Amino acid sequence: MTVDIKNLTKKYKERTAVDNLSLSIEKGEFFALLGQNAAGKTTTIKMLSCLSTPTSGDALMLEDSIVQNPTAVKQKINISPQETAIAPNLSVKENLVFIASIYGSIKQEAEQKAVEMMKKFGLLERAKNKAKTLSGGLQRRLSIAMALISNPQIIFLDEPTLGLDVRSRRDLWKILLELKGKITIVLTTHYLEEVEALADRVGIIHGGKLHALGTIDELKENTGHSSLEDIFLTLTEEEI
Ligand SMILES: Nc1ncnc2c1ncn2[C@@H]1O[C@H](COP(=O)(O)OP(=O)(O)OP(=O)(O)O)[C@@H](O)[C@H]1O
Repeated sequence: MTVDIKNLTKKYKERTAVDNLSLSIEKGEFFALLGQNAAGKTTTIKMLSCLSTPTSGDALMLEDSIVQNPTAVKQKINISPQETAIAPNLSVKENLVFIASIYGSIKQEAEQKAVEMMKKFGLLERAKNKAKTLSGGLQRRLSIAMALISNPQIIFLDEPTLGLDVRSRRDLWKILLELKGKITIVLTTHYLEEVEALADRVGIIHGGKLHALGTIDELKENTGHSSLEDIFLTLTEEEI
């Protein structure tokens, strides 16, 4: 098991953002955590990537606990957060070199890795441009490239296509599909079509609680609904 989440809970005063979440993710799986605004997706991802401490519960990342051994966990994972992680006044290449250096690469190696990433992510032409001059789609690509440059075994992508236009979203999907199977990916989204296009398995989260877990086919079978949209709407229905 690559990710093993056990009764993970986060409370902010009286509000429970994540409520007793338990689920496991296999090596190389592309897992989507699907939920509407305020469902608890970002809070979950922040705990799993050791940016926030759980109120209770735990998660093992390749056997290391996020509570007991966050330093070991941080060496195996990386995150492309919702709020942009890039330095706006550094160039595309400088951003990548900076992160590679933080993760221990010497200058020449960091430069080499940066070029490799820029090639992979179609950013080579923009190498010298300040990151703040890139479009939203390219900034998000850079953020993902920065998360991958440390060679993590697990990557967390928090709403990677939020606010992107249709073409930028499709371009990013292509990149993510190329990563599929090579690394364990945990992505959060509220876009149903994103889950259908990318994910091996999905967890539907609502009010901090996991409401369903499985492949889209399994969810259809279990709920008797023929579309993910119907499944989602039924499982996240509020009492009026
Ligand atoms: N630092 C915080 N202090 C207090 N409440 C918080 C904090 N962070 C999140 N919350 C609350 O926890 C709940 C879950 O928020 P979270 O950001 O995890 O949701 P989300 O599913 O990522 O939503 P979105 O799609 O809008 O990003 C929300 O009710 C939110 O207001």
